Amino acid sequence: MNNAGSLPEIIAVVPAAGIGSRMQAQCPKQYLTIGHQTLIEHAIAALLRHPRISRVIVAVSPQDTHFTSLPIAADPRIHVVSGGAERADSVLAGLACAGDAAWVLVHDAARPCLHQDDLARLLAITATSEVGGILAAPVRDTMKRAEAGVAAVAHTVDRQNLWHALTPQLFPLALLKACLSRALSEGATITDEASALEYCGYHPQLVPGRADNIKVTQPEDLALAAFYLSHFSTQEHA
Ligand SMILES: Nc1ccn([C@@H]2O[C@H](COP(=O)(O)OP(=O)(O)OP(=O)(O)O)[C@@H](O)[C@H]2O)c(=O)n1
Ligand SMILES: C[C@](O)(CO)[C@H](O)COP(=O)(O)O
Repeated sequence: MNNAGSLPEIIAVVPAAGIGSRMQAQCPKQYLTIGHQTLIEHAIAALLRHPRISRVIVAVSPQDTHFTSLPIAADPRIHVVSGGAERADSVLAGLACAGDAAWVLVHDAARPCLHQDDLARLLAITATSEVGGILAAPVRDTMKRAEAGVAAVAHTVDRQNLWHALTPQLFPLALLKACLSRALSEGATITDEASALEYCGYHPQLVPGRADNIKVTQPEDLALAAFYLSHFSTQEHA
């Protein structure tokens, strides 16, 4: 199935140049496996399953020796670039190779559990939004704030209207490039693409997403992601 030209094609950027230090694994966490595929292969495959995603630009570490040996690396829709010191630098490196696409989607290599319904719901905002948006999940736990370096509760944070930012995040390519470049040049702390737009005064849309779209970050997350993937219906693995 292809996009049939009915809606603007979308370029995806997958930041995959991290070392996964919190995972404490023998290799960068994006190359840990669930079933017969690495986390990054699960993440990319979920993107390529959607007909509007025409290309995937993967930003890997300049020292990466894993990606090119993966079967998915042979897919002609995939292009590899060198990532940077921080996630935002890797994303910017990917954007530099996105050509003149109208829209760009950014998805963490460490999020293997992206559901097609969530992806479709996010992509639909290109018809109504000029700013873009992100998949996000409402906070469900009571949230506590601590003073720096003190393992004690300072106060409870109101969780009303509090969301977990997930990925994919979807923005007009020109807008994201401009906001990310400005934010980084002005020394802003940017941990996701939306925060670069917020820094420049924009308000990206929040698209409610599944809480099982987790980022594999700590050792216990791998088994949880494997459990979630084992419960995806067959069409998710087509
Ligand atoms: N310089 C970096 C740092 C991170 N990432 C990517 O950004 C995503 C989310 O980042 P995170 O979960 O923090 O991954 P790591 O930085 O690898 O993890 P850690 O902080 O535990 O080292 C991951 O796919 C990671 O590979 C990247 O492309 N370039
Ligand atoms: C982009 C992200 O996954 C949204 O929650 C998150 O900000 C990545 O943060 P990390 O520190 O790079 O894990």
